[in-house]
Amino acid sequence: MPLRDPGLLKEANLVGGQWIAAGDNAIAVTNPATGAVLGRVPSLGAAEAEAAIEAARDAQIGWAAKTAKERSVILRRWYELVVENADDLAEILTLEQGKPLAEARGEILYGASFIEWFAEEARRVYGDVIPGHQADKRIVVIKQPVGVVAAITPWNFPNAMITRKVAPALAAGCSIVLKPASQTPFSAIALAVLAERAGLPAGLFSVVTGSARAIGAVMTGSQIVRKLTFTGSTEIGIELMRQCAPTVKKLALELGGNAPFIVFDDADLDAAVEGAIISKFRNNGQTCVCANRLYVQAGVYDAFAQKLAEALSKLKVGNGLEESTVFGPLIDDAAVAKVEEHIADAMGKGASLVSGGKRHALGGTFFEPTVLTGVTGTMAIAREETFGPVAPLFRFKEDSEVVAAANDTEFGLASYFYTKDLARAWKVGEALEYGMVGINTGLISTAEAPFGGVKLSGLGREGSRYGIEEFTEMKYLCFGGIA
Ligand SMILES: NC(=O)c1ccc[n+]([C@@H]2O[C@H](COP(=O)([O-])OP(=O)(O)OC[C@H]3O[C@@H](n4cnc5c(N)ncnc54)[C@H](O)[C@@H]3O)[C@@H](O)[C@H]2O)c1
Ligand SMILES: O=C[C@H](O)CS(=O)(=O)O
Repeated sequence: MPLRDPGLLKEANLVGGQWIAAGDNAIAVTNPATGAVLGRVPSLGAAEAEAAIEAARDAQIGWAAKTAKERSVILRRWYELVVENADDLAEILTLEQGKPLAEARGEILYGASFIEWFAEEARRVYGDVIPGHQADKRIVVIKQPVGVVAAITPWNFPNAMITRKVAPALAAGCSIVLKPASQTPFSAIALAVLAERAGLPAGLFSVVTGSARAIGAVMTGSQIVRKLTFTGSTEIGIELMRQCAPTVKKLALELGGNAPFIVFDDADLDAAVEGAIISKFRNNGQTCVCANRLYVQAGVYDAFAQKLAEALSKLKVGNGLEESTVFGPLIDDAAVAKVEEHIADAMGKGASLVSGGKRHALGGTFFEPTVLTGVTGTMAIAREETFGPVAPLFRFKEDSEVVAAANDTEFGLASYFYTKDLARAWKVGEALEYGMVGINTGLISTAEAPFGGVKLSGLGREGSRYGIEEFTEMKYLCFGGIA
């Protein structure tokens, strides 16, 4: 359907306050549901990344000098514009990423909530006055913006993963240069269009599409960039961390996951099935906090497997623009190959197929939602992030056994469990080695809460009152001679 505001689908980058149109060697952006080319974005590189960083440095001085209220007012206007244009932004997102329109609109409002939240948090960056250590000394701690920030984001949430970084950076008085995923750049560019309309001063927020390696190398190697915030795979996160070491940047890494989803005998089974569908199959399983391993206690294992398969059989696979679609396409052929590899490996090692298991009749990158039983820890699906619509069910008997199994991974992002026992909820919640724990819910992501993980799932937190602290530096002032 035609956009209400066609100007939001812009085939250009915003670099240091100047729009650069896609040239001859532009990057084609395709619709994963149809393969059709939606448009083209510039294929930029080191020179433009450097220009954006220098413009960010210059613009940040004036921006940090504004009052927190002045920054807050512009962020609030940006939030209002994103909400006012949510339908267009959702359509652009579905066209380039594939998720159903309803989910895309949900992401737009979720992404907007970070702008709203940090428009408020901008005015609550507090310091300290500490009792002096000597009679003539006074100790004060102030918080100042980090300065120029570089951000690199993934394709699976092309709006919210950006606002979750850009909003707190701007709120804290920083400037930011963003390299979005080449698969989904239009959502990022549309956010820049609206930020400009909101009155954000030129140079504060640049979007640079093109060679990830070349742009990333400039971002990580630049002395001007004082923080890198990355959301993506653990493999790339480690590489970027390595590249940042020589300039000792602040780092935020939101990386891969391998979430356990535990159903105890005493769980409300219908609620657990509903939670499993949200947690496992949101964005067609292409979410860092998706349940990747489903552990079901022996007493309810068969009933849960049957209920889950029955519930999935009623949900539609299709083009995200079609009203009743619940599962869109996977992002690309490599994603389909990963899913097929995990299913084949599991079944080759003894797992059983309850439902799905193969490419959907629609062809392309559509895949049938799949349930496997008899899954064990020796299978690849237990150790690797599937990032697709496969629910592997593991059977367990004792609490201690499942906690040990759940923690037996190098990842530590999200985890979930269902029980009615309060003491068990406390004990298991404390024992799980993850940054986030959902208890009797499969959906935990919200601007109010600190999002992030431990171990190979990353560093730092996004959202919540902690999220803005990540974009500040602490300075200690010691006043002497106060006799
Ligand atoms: N923890 C979180 O909040 C979170 C959120 C979303 C996705 N993820 C993770 O991201 C992964 C899927 O996203 P993806 O496939 O886009 O990840 P990816 O790591 O392949 O790419 C992420 C971003 O990094 C860029 N990139 C790739 N190689 C680079 C390099 N050498 N230098 C600089 N930039 C480079 C890409 O262009 C993209 O913009 C999954 O592992 C998922 O778990 C984590
Ligand atoms: O892919 C993981 C993102 O963080 C999505 S969400 O924040 O869980 O919605």
